[in-house]
Amino acid sequence: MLAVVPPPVTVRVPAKVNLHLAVGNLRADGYHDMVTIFQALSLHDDVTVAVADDPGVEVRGEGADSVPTGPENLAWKAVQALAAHVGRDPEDPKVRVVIRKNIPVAGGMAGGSADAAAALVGLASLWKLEIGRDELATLARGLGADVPFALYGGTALGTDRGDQIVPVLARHPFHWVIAFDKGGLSTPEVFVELDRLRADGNPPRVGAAEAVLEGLASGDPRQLALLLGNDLQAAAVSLRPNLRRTLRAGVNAGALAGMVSGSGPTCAFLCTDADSAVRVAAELAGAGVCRTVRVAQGPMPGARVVASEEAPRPVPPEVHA
Ligand SMILES: C[C@@](CO)(OP(=O)(O)O)[C@H](O)COP(=O)(O)OP(=O)(O)OC[C@H]1O[C@@H](n2ccc(N)nc2=O)[C@H](O)[C@@H]1O
Ligand SMILES: Nc1ncnc2c1ncn2[C@@H]1O[C@H](COP(=O)(O)OP(=O)(O)O)[C@@H](O)[C@H]1O
Repeated sequence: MLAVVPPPVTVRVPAKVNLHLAVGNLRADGYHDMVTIFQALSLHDDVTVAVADDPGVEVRGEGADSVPTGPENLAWKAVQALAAHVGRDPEDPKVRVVIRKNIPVAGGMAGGSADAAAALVGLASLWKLEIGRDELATLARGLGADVPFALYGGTALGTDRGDQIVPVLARHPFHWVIAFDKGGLSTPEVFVELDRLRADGNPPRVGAAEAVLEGLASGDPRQLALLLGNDLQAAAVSLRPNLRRTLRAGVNAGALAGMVSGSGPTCAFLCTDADSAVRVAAELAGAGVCRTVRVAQGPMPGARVVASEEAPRPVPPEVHA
């Protein structure tokens, strides 16, 4: 009898911005204590998993050239972790992963983590596993601090390494402009730079997360704009001084506030509404301070299987006259 091969599964997974990011002390495990508030945005990667005899990873789209396709790819690590967890052979999981990237690579928007979360959700569906989000989150935690949030999406508080996730009330959509920088920044290097700045002086520290939670609940972007903060910003700007110009240009273009997203170098600008975001994006793109500008809104759902009509279609071959 012929075995039935299940159809490929495509998962859409959002980028994140940290509305609040408080970094505590360096711990013995090499991580810093962290309190952060994540918001998932309408900037996403699509990850397709399929049963295949030629296992591996393919990456297309934004920054694809700088993403590893071997065992270091975070989505592949997720495949291996889930295979081991359910008693399949992690060295021969018979799965092919295709990642279509829109999230900037090494940009502080957790694109690699998003792909890992998407691979977990996609495989759970492909392999018809009885496995809940919380069990996937335990696996996700082993892959990286940002991976659990990408499973849940929405707006959430992250504590411990930023990987213990509790959903947060955010009643209204918020409108963002996202500025991609040229090239990425290494997350560990940004943390090392923050420790260096703290050893030498007193870089600014964000206030309490509670005020940001109230700002979110109010739904008023003007209130929230006053409360955004990121302890890693000083370190990212120290490594990439040009970000100062980008941050200034976004506010001059009419954004309510601008900040470095996570470890950077992407900058995120909160705007009054959708129309204002489009105007700010156009003016920022004209200012020539960054590589690419996008508008986005949040909160968005976490990694979710998309129906085949929504899944990206194969790119038709180029036609030359
Ligand atoms: C900083 C944040 C903010 O959301 O993300 P990005 O802005 O880079 O996307 C995250 O904490 C990054 O999460 P993720 O990228 O998954 O980090 P991991 O792979 O687990 O860790 C990479 C390295 O970052 C440092 N790290 C990360 C998290 C944390 N709480 N303390 C740390 O010191 C450590 O040096 C660690 O070895
Ligand atoms: N699927 C993936 N997508 C992007 N980067 C990946 C992936 N897998 C591994 N990486 C590596 O992880 C590094 C951090 O990537 P990313 O998650 O995009 O950035 P950040 O941690 O700043 O949010 C990249 O430099 C890349 O080498």
